[in-house]
Amino acid sequence: MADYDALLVLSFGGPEGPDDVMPFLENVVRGRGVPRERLLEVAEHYQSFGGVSPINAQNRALVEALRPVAGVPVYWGNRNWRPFGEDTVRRMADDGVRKAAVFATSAYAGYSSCRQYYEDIARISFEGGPELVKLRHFGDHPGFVEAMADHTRQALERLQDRAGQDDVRLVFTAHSIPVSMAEASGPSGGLYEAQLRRTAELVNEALGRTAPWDLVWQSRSGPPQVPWLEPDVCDHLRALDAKAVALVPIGFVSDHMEVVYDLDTEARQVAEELGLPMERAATAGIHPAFVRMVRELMDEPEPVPCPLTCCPAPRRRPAQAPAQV
Ligand SMILES: CC1=C(CCC(=O)O)c2cc3nc(cc4[nH]c(cc5[nH]c(cc1n2)c(C)c5CCC(=O)O)c(CCC(=O)O)c4C)C(CCC(=O)O)=C3C
Ligand SMILES: [Fe+2]
Repeated sequence: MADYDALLVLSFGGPEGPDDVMPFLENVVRGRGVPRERLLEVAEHYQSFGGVSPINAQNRALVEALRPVAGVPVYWGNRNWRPFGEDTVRRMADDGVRKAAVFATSAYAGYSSCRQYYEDIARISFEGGPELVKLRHFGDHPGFVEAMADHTRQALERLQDRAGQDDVRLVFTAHSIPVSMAEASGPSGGLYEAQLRRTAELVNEALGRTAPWDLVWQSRSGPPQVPWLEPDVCDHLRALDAKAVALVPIGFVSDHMEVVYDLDTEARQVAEELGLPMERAATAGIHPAFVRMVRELMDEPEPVPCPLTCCPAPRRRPAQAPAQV
């Protein structure tokens, strides 16, 4: 067991009011070649929620849920918005923290989901400050699987007046990423998708289901000429010949903007157009099994960091890609 004297929840961050939206988005996409039009479109998603992402309230709730089980003080910091990780780590140093476990709110391999959190840790660490130890990927952890299985069962119950259990297709979703990023994930490639498939299998097993299911993608970003993982969830719902669907967002740990907008607004609208009964399972959130999982990860032997060759950063693109001719 490692000798942590604190736990740091390291997350994405999100805006907390209309004026935060554009500066937040600029932090997210700095140097990543996301077209301006996409940014303005996503800004509208946030503005339709009063400029407030649900993610910060969810992280505050997770921190509160973790306090009684972590056994050490719990801190929270973000990559893209206040409280910024760098400020939190300075506060940890002032409090005398020497070695903290870092729980990144992202379960899988990949540049955005894993490597970028190592980069954050390197950026916010400083000489004489606390040592920061990133906990492992957890998509296959029984605590995460139990939380997702419970929430899927609840979605199936909400569907029961409209569809028999066996008529409901489970459609698992995760954030799309560029195909090149997916191929480069993990020490020997393809790990992002492989881990997601494994989690979907484990959730099916926990529910005792043997029916066919799908893994599809959502929230595509980037310039249109760059291939991202497909199919998109909305296209999939249109193509799928199902009597009813339960959407299961295993790619995320809380009901943040990608979930409440891209699934509960966009995908919901597609299902309504199709007359397709559909329910979305809640993400892990503060399910007790998920909260307990964090403590169990802290009690494991100190994890070996991912090799530096794993999940490399994508080639940086200019902020405004030159027009195609
Ligand atoms: C794999 C993955 C996760 C899951 C793992 C994890 O959780 O870490 C994730 C989570 C999240 N992504 C989020 C928000 C955004 N992601 C963007 C853009 C991008 N995401 C990417 C990937 C992922 N993203 C990628 C490859 C890009 C392209 C630009 C780049 O290479 O970085 C953009 C820019 C606008 C757009 O184009 O969408 C925004 C605003 C929020 C916060 C939501 C809230 O505020 O509630 C969360 C939790
Ligand atoms: Fe994202």
